[in-house]
Amino acid sequence: MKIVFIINPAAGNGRALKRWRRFEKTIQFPFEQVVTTYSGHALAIAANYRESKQVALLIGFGGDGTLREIIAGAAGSEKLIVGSIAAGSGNDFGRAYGTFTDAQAIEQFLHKPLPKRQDLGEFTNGKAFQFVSSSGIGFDAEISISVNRSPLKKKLNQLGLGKLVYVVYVIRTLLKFEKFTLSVKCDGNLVTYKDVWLATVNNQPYFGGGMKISPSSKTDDGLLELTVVHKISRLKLLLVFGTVFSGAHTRFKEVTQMSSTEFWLSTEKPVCRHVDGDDAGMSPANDLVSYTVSQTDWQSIKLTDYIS
Ligand SMILES: Nc1ncnc2c1ncn2[C@@H]1O[C@H](COP(=O)(O)OP(=O)(O)OP(=O)(O)O)[C@@H](O)[C@H]1O
Repeated sequence: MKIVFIINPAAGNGRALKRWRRFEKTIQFPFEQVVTTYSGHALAIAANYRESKQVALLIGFGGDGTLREIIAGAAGSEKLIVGSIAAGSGNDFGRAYGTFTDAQAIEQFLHKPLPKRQDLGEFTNGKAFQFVSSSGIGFDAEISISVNRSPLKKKLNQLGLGKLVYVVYVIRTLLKFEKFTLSVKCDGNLVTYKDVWLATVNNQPYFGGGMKISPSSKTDDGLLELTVVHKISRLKLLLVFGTVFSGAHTRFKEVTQMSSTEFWLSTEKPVCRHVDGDDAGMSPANDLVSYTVSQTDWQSIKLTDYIS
């Protein structure tokens, strides 16, 4: 099996390359390495390996954005397996799919390589966009996009206070966010929600660096989960947000969750959208956007003792 490390030097606030230089010295098996030079490069690199005759393990050395790109490039291939070494700032991918802890863990995998097929989410709005972990609109999207753009993120991460930047933007967004009306079509039923803060579709439980927003999501069950937070005061939303890390927010009546193979969402005005925590433009007003499990799946490492 060919082993390829795909390193995003921009991940982890620019610290990933330094970490990689230390890590590569510990590797005792043959490998290839490619350092990404632009956003979207990891997708192109992974797609190139589709032509390879040999089975290849593509290991993303980065965060959730890097892994989404690699999976988008590798999806559907029988020969490509995707693994990760968490070197980003949020690393929700690792929480759900596991990450290699060190080079020995990769060697153990090579002795007994067990891949596992995983679902891929997809939303279609004229064009199809795939997501590995989640895609959402509203409050959470506005926060994650503001955090990603924030100069404060880099500064606080350098001080080891990365989580604080979320708190700052949660409060800021809480004060200025304008709620919206959302229509959801699911399993033949159409329901309209007023005063909506957010709607997020998940393939795995975590979002935003460890928030367990969709506790019942499973990565390989052929289903997606929709969470809608609506009709809640600013103060109570703050309280609910505090419970997301444990998944206890699902007990609040203002949090509605459902599971299906397909959801159709429509908003009465344009709303901020994220894909796996990255900016995905605005969800347009009055368009029906479908969220489904993609026909294409991908292969991860099977969770066993060799990964955390
Ligand atoms: N050479 C590069 N220069 C600038 N950006 C890059 C480069 N290579 C990749 N990228 C982009 O960097 C972005 C951030 O990467 P990634 O999400 O992996 O790290 P992170 O934001 O630190 O981690 P997380 O998403 O887990 O919080 C990705 O959207 C990717 O497209």
